[in-house]
Amino acid sequence: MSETERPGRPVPGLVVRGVEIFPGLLDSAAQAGIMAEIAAVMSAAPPVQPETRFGRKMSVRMTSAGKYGWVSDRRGYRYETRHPSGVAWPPIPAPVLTLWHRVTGLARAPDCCLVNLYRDGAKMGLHQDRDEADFSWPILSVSLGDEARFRIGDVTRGGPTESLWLKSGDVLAMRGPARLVHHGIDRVRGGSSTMIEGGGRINLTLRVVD
Ligand SMILES: O=C(O)CCC(=O)C(=O)O
Ligand SMILES: [Fe+2]
Repeated sequence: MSETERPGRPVPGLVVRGVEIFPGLLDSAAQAGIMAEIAAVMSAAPPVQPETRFGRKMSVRMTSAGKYGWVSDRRGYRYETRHPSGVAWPPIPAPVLTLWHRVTGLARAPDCCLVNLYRDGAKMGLHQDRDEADFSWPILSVSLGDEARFRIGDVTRGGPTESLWLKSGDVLAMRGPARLVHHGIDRVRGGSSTMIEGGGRINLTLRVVD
């Protein structure tokens, strides 16, 4: 049986520039369950506002769960096995892993769950996720909390882009020919959800790093 025929695997509600979107895949109970686990991750490994190589603070706060976490500082960006404070990253919560296996149909687990916290006008410029060793593994993204305008471009720099609003409970997959599309968050609609204590948006991206 091919991967796409795997029973129980959800069918994308829409596909934008090759990116598979599953609107509302997580109901509010599932969102709350994942959010409680991510709150525990954030207290064990508090989100930090990373600096770029050029000394500019990113507006997003980040932490991770899993074997690897994605970090950025004056030495550049990369995956690390520890939080900048020196503590190991907490394990990826079980319901997040379950979601990965259900949507991707893969037996292999991700080894990084990057947690992005958007508050106070935070956004993320167009970029590719290309610090992983093997681009044949998908990236799965989960949106929680406030709505966000997600922009999707091309595999190459420049070129046309399209955008859509992601809501709490939406899931998307970048895989196959869309694994390396440029993407980013133009803006977050502050106060559009009460899912997150203290407000804002949380995005999880699940990655196979090595
Ligand atoms: O917040 C999002 O929806 C996207 C996050 C993202 O692209 C990333 O962490 O690489
Ligand atoms: Fe990304």
